[in-house]
Amino acid sequence: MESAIDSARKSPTQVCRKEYHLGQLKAKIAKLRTQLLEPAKGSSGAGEGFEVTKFGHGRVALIGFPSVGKSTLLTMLTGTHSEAASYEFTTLTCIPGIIHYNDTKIQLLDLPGIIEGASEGKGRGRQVIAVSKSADIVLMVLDASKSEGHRQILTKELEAVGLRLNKRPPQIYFKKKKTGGISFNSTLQLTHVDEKLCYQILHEYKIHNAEVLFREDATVDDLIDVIEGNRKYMKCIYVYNKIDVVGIDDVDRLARQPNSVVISCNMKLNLDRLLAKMWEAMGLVRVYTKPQGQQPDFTDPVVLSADRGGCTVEDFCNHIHRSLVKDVKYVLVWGTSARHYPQHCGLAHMLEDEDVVQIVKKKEKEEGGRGRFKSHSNAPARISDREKKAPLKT
Ligand SMILES: Nc1nc2c(ncn2[C@@H]2O[C@H](COP(=O)(O)OP(=O)(O)OP(=O)(O)O)[C@@H](O)[C@H]2O)c(=O)[nH]1
Ligand SMILES: [K+]
Ligand SMILES: [Mg+2]
Repeated sequence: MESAIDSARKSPTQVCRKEYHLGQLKAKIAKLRTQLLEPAKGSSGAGEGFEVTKFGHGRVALIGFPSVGKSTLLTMLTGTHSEAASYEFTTLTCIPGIIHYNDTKIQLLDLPGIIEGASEGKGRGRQVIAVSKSADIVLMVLDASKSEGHRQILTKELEAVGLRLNKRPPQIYFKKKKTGGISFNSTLQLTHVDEKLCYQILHEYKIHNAEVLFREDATVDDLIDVIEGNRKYMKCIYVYNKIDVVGIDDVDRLARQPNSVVISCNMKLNLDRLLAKMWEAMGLVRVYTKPQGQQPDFTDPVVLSADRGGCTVEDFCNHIHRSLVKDVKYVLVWGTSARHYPQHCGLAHMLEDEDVVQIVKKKEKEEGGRGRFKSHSNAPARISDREKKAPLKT
């Protein structure tokens, strides 16, 4: 039986001459951009007034044109005052604040407004974009009363410097080799790129030995992203502020767009919805530690994230103490990741938000008991009562 790869190769794509030329040009531009954006040796690329220490369980950056209400929003959500005024470029540096939400602390960064051409260094565009790249998600703040084109302009500016918003990496396997030439394959029929075009682009990058496998009908831009390898894929929420000054039809339309929230800082409208969306996008996983025989402390979770170090039991243990893992026999898990309560789990088990974990160390006895979390948590109290009267032998 012929494989998907073979059949895809037998029917070559019709890529016209113009596409070859354009593809090569795109690769040249991407290469130059990368060179341009390389920060000077020894600097983070952020620059004075922008070097803010990371704090809390996650970092969120506010990006937007001048005077859309970024500073007003920071002040509302964090209580940290950031100067707001009706003139543009009120904010000139990076101002951090902390959002307390769901027993976690999230660092919110207010930034200067950026304008078209920011990616080429206009205004403080470079610094703003460098700081944004250090965040876990971006809130793109937009003025609901202004042109909808603003969202596209900002997205283009961010794309020009390698930020990819609400996209996943292209499904292209790419590996440089020492010898063997270029092997080009695909698991499906391609309509944008063929072998010749791929060779040309790799040639532009002076890559002569590599394995390339297209797992989707990707474009030249996707291929360049994969070769460059320095793209940052981030979630972005589009925040339409100032809905107090637009009609209800506009509000309705904006609110229905994907990844969008409509708010009004002035009227304190829908800020809780924004926080909930932000929380969801961050994908933080709160895990509560349950000492044997005691209730977990539900105010002080260990906070894990798939993007920052992972969400397995092992990641959880490492969070508590680096040397803990080697002493762990297994753990007991209550919560949505458990099939039954409590479930005995190993280090590879994936934890979910609001799980409760009790660590059972080697040569340590777990607490007994069946049933649900509530009744189980009462068990140790009963045992210790009995122990008082007739101490257990073990
Ligand atoms: N009508 C209305 N005005 C708002 C709202 N939020 C903020 N503003 C006003 O918009 C203006 C700009 O607000 P800022 O918070 O300074 O905006 P910014 O995005 O931080 O501006 P820069 O720092 O200059 O980039 C101020 O006059 C605010 O009072 C809102 O929800 N509705
Ligand atoms: K302003
Ligand atoms: Mg501001």
